[in-house]
Amino acid sequence: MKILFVNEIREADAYTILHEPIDSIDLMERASSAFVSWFKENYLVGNYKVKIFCGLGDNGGDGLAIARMLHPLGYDLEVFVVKFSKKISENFDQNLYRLEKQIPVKIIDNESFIVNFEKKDVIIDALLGSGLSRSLEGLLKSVVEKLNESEVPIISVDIPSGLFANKSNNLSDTIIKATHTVSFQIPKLAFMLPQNAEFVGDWHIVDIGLNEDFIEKVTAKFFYSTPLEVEKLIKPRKKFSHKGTFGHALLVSGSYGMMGAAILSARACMRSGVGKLTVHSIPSGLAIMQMLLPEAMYWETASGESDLFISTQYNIENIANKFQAVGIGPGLGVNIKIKESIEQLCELCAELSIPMVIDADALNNLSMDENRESLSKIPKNSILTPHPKEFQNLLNKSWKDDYEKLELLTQFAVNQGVIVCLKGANTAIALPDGTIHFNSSGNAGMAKAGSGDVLTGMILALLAQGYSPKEAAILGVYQHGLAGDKAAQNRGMNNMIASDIIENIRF
Ligand SMILES: NC(=O)C1=CN([C@@H]2O[C@H](COP(=O)(O)OP(=O)(O)OC[C@H]3O[C@@H](n4cnc5c(N)ncnc54)[C@H](OP(=O)(O)O)[C@@H]3O)[C@@H](O)[C@H]2O)[C@@H](O)CC1
Ligand SMILES: Nc1ncnc2c1ncn2[C@@H]1O[C@H](COP(=O)(O)OP(=O)(O)O)[C@@H](O)[C@H]1O
Ligand SMILES: [K+]
Repeated sequence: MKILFVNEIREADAYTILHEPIDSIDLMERASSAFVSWFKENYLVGNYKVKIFCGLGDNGGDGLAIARMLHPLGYDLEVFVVKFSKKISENFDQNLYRLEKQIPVKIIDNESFIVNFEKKDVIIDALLGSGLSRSLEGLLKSVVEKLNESEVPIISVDIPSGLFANKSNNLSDTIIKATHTVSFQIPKLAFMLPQNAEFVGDWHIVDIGLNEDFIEKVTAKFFYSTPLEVEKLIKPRKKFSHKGTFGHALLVSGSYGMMGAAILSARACMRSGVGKLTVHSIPSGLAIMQMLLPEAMYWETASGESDLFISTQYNIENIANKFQAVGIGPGLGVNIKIKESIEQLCELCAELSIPMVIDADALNNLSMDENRESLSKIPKNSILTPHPKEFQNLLNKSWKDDYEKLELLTQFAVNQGVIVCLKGANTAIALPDGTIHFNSSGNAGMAKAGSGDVLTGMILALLAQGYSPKEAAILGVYQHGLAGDKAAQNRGMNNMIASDIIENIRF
């Protein structure tokens, strides 16, 4: 699903009105009705007193139309219009006229207004939408402050009032802190970013029938991977297939005291459809791996230092025509000799065009040099799976806000010619073509040691099966989050562990 910028959403709006038998006021009617359908399911009539706060633009118009639709359903309603300007939109004006025939509207036109909130209240925020042009001040600011202090749930129409849809707010800005945001058809970039979580709350998309041809034609930079889109990527297992059909993966992982990472990664790999898996790790890991995961084969490192992961065994004979994909990183440790092993494997994979997924300590090793020269060893189209700290290490710098982080992420993926999965809630997958795909699955129960190791194994399995790096990244990240969601359902977010994610992998 495309994430469009405000000007593009406005164009989609205009295009729909021009090319379909629908007026602007009726499109607003559709949007409001879609909001009402969501609202009546989630805030049952009779249980709540609804206070709707409307601005003077089309977002305010939505608020008035929503009020008109909720009233006949039996909701206990109070409608406030905040007169912060002389300018009103036509749709607002028309909806005010329609509503006032039905119920009275209260005007807030100065900062000394008083609204008393009760426990049963729910606020609908229709003050400002995507037309926000500057930070809130004066009357609007003080209304938003009062709503935020009310301690009752706030449901924002389209976007929390005061939040910019596709650029950063100032830290001092006053913005509605919504419990839920019900947005029209197209998710906003702001919803994907950690810095806005406290304002957006849980967000939901409702369809309002904007013209699909128009949306199809827009060249988007940002995407939100919906379950339907991602599930289409899954390749069915053919009846006459055999283990060779599904590839042989090489996982380079683990060291003394960190064999757990290798086991999590290896088990996740085997649970994600791969034909065969070989784990390359230290000699003392052999017994552990063979006991805990008998399905995997084991290839010992042969350096004198048996506790450190140091391998000098990479050569064409060992790798070519044997492995279809290589995963490297979980639990390797950081050390100059480990780095050399990693570089050697990277160079060989580049030469042999074997796809790679590179994670954790492999990334930390490759970030070791002051000038980051090791990064040039990473084969083109590799998948890198850093968490934010590892990404900072790769860049050797930080960012001032999440928008700058996205810019740096795009630049890195384009300049290095790699795929970067920047992990976290809504993992951002940056492709070498300059696009970013946000993931839609996963939960905070996954914020625990070992979750990332599981992801590496899953992506490795997909690469070995012949999924393209783009497909492997998008599908792997999504299925990992989905397994995490099922684990959270079964065990609870506090109680689940990374192994529970593996037990719930199913696709
Ligand atoms: N296609 C769709 O998705 C559909 C969208 N629809 C709805 O339309 C909404 C967008 O409507 P909108 O363009 O009228 O914008 P909205 O935010 O209501 O008001 C803008 C006004 O506020 C003013 N203003 C701005 N910032 C200000 C500030 N800080 N302080 C004071 N004033 C400020 C601004 O003034 P100006 O910047 O010109 O000075 C302008 O007058 C959208 O979010 C959705 O709810 C649906 O109805 C139908 C389909
Ligand atoms: N709040 C969250 N919501 C959704 N997913 C999360 C959240 N926190 C972490 N995750 C996921 O869990 C994984 C954690 O990976 P990582 O930080 O590398 O852990 P580790 O290295 O300990 O295995 C990532 O895939 C990340 O997207
Ligand atoms: K709003």
